[in-house]
Amino acid sequence: MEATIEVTGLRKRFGQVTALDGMSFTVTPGRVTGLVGPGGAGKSTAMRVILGLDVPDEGRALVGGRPYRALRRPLCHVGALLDAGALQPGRTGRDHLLWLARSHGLPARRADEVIERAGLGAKARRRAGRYSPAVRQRLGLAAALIGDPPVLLLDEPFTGLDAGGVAWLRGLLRELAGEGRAVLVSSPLMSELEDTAGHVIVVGRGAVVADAAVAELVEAASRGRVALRTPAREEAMTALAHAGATVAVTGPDTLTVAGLAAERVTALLGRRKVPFSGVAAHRATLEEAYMELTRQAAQPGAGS
Ligand SMILES: Nc1ncnc2c1ncn2[C@@H]1O[C@H](COP(=O)(O)OP(=O)(O)OP(=O)(O)O)[C@@H](O)[C@H]1O
Repeated sequence: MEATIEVTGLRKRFGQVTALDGMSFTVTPGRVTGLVGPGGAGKSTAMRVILGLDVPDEGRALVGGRPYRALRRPLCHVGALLDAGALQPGRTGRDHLLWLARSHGLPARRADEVIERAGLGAKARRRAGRYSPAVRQRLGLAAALIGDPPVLLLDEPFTGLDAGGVAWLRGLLRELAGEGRAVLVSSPLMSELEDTAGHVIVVGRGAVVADAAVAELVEAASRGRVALRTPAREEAMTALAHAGATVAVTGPDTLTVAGLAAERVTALLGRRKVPFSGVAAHRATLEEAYMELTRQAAQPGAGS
């Protein structure tokens, strides 16, 4: 099966709420794709539609060229982590995985293989009702991997993990993509996906705001901005704002200037005798790129 997810023109309303407003994107194999957006942007609904759990009012979602509901042995095509809380409390994690394996005609050894891969260890033999959120998350990942699927959909998989767990999961996601799988990971925080996702789909109000390589987003957010270091921050801000620049404070003696080229910034400050010790091209962080995109999307009329 082809390792792709294709979402085309999805629309979904829940009463008065528009959860999906014409969302379209494609997830390709061999890389981690982030699905990022603020709470309520439609990330979970999009994932639920892809998995056939919600029916869209319009549009369609295909996994490997087929609707999810048309897949036989779906766990062998798509692994999903949606709600890691949905477990039978009296059953051990390993029993849960054995049951999943059996339901798909998979050998019992798959349960032990994914226990190993998800780093569950001895905890897999304890009752799931006693699991911490982090262990539940690992069991959810193990379940997603049981059918060795070429496509993975993980809804906020970093939730509940400590710093060590986050680092471990980032490594695992990169590994899974490196094996040629299509890996879609949702998150409300761009920072969680830094160094993990090569590509991000930014969503806001049920639609795609940006769909680009991480490097491109950072590049676009950096363009035309100047980082300035000055001991006279207030004076510099006044002079630059007078000249029409937009100035943001980034530290006790640092500013980011938009709307004026570096040469004009130095000339202007020189003329006004405002001291400064450095002017350089500003390098945006991925978080800044994201904030800018979601700010634009939140403005009335944006994107229409
Ligand atoms: N079953 C439902 N019934 C009513 N409203 C719903 C339902 N599912 C989602 N919504 C609404 O649809 C919108 C999109 O929700 P969704 O959960 O897809 O967003 P999200 O981007 O995943 O956000 P979060 O990170 O908070 O989960 C929200 O306004 C939400 O309240």
